[in-house]
Amino acid sequence: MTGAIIVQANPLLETVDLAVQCRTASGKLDLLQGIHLRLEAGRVLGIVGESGSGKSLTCHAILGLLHRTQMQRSGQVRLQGQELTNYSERQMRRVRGAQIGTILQNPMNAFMPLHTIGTQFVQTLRTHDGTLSRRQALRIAVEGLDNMGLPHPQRLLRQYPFQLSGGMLQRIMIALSMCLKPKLLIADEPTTALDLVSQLQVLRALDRLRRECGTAILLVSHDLGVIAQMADDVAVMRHGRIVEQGSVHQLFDDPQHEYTRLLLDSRMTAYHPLEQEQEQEQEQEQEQGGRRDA
Ligand SMILES: Nc1ncnc2c1ncn2[C@@H]1O[C@H](COP(=O)(O)OP(=O)(O)OP(=O)(O)O)[C@@H](O)[C@H]1O
Repeated sequence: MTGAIIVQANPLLETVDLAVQCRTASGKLDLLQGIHLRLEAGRVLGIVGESGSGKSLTCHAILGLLHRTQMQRSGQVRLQGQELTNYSERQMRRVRGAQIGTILQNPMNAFMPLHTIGTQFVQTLRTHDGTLSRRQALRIAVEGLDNMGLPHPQRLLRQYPFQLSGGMLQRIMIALSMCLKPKLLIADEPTTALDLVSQLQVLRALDRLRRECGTAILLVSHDLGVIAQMADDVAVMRHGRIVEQGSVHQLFDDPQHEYTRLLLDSRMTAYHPLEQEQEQEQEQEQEQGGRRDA
């Protein structure tokens, strides 16, 4: 037996030489170039990089959600071997509903403010499966929220988005995804706007979605702690390109690219306001103690 590398013929998601150009008054501007990504079912691919490096744009290019007149996409995006770049907007809408789920940074944007959570949950379930009655969809919604460990599902379904916290809305979105069982979930900074406890709950929920439904997750985060905890593989982006890609262990233990090393170092020396505040308080106490002793 030789040490041959087995590469699956059709990964769940594959982008080949994906690129995005922006049309400006002075010509075309490259925003994304040469994006090659592979993601298998049930795995998590993290995308990290500084602000403006092209993480969100990569997600939008995959989802076919770029501004039509301003942006031009080239390259390939394949979902289970289907070439999505050939799809019409109507076909893409169906793919986004049934096969690709999305969770974005601000969950408030994912819900319509004037409808209750229940109305929106039921509507989405029924759009997905036209045979469901309202009553059946409601039962699935209650089970979905309960299954996600969300308290008082019946009451939650009667509430409006503004009555719930960001963490709660994010977990409701994931509960909905669990009912829809998308093949791929694109989660763009899903925990950024949340407090630490909600962050943990959301990450646990995503992990369950991956384990129990086999959903592959493309996880964008600027938080390397989140990526280390969740991802199997990582792509590091800078200036619209992938500078390094590999398994999470390889990337964290033995980064090859200077920029990846810089990102990891900046994490070690990151500014933590809370810690800084505590240090200042301790210093003040020590100073005061010193003066009293003198
Ligand atoms: N609609 C647009 N028109 C012109 N340029 C855009 C547009 N959207 C994004 N860009 C540019 O594309 C680049 C990548 O942006 P993108 O939002 O993907 O970055 P990001 O890595 O997700 O950053 P952040 O972490 O801050 O969200 C940036 O230089 C941004 O200014």
